[in-house]
Amino acid sequence: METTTLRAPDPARARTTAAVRVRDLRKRYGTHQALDGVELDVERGEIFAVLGPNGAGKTTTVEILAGFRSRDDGEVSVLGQDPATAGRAWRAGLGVVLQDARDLSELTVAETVRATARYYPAPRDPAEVIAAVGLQEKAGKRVRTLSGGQRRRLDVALGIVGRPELLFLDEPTTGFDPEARHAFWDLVRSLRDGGTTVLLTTHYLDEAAHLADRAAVISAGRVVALGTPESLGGPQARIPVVRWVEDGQPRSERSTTPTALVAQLAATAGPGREVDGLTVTRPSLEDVYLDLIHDRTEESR
Ligand SMILES: Nc1ncnc2c1ncn2[C@@H]1O[C@H](COP(=O)(O)OP(=O)(O)OP(=O)(O)O)[C@@H](O)[C@H]1O
Repeated sequence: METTTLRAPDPARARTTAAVRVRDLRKRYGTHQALDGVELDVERGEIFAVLGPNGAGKTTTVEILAGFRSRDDGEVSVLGQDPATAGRAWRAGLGVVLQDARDLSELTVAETVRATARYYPAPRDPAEVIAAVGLQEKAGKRVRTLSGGQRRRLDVALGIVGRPELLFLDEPTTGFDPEARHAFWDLVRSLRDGGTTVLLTTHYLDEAAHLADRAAVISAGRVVALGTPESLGGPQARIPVVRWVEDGQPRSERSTTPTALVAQLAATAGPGREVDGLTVTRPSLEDVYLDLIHDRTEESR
């Protein structure tokens, strides 16, 4: 997949306000409170990841922001307008890649991208977009013959061909092999470097860690953590954990001075003897995330 920077959206449209502003967003499906007061801001020009377990409310949030779903309550501003009432010009500034698979089309990849480009006032060159998502070899092939991962890349091509100021990607790399995922990350970075704001949902913690400037963790319809991937959960969450086995029992201790603790354990074990089962780990984003989700689940019990 090529990683050349795609040209920026029309700079005349760039404003200094946040690209997305959400306050106390609520949505209920029957008796189920899917969104229970979501708050977030996405700054222009950043890649913002929304993380959360199945059913947390990520897709509902994205669909409300993209104007595809109504909300019950709360304030939402996307590119300065309310998605519930914004018109066609507003929509032309958005690129939306949702989870639903598209129809298995008899059109070719190139025909599909060209047809979509015609809906937009200032589209990107379809051939350039096809190359950017790594589908040049497939340009003349019918869409129904593509693999799942290739079809997902076509979805992304259709999402960016209109030169959006703001791109929504709902679980964009599900079904990608590792190489395609890395190439896709390069593509998203190049879009950001070209001035596009990107809001993506993902289940992949490494995707958020590699790609996102900032991330929010949503659990049970609320934002439970927000920040850069390195700072999520706060400094306490990143304190190293020393684990060892003592009298046959697993022991663990969080310590800001793990070297001193290990030295103490070594002294207790005696000269030349190993401390049983000794490991020192600095919690990864995944560990922090699982703690956040777990804490939240415990709270709601
Ligand atoms: N149209 C609907 N009717 C009823 N319930 C719905 C509807 N859409 C979503 N829900 C419920 O609302 C909750 C949030 O769903 P949503 O799809 O937003 O979660 P998600 O975080 O995107 O999950 P996933 O990671 O599985 O895609 C879930 O409990 C889901 O079952």
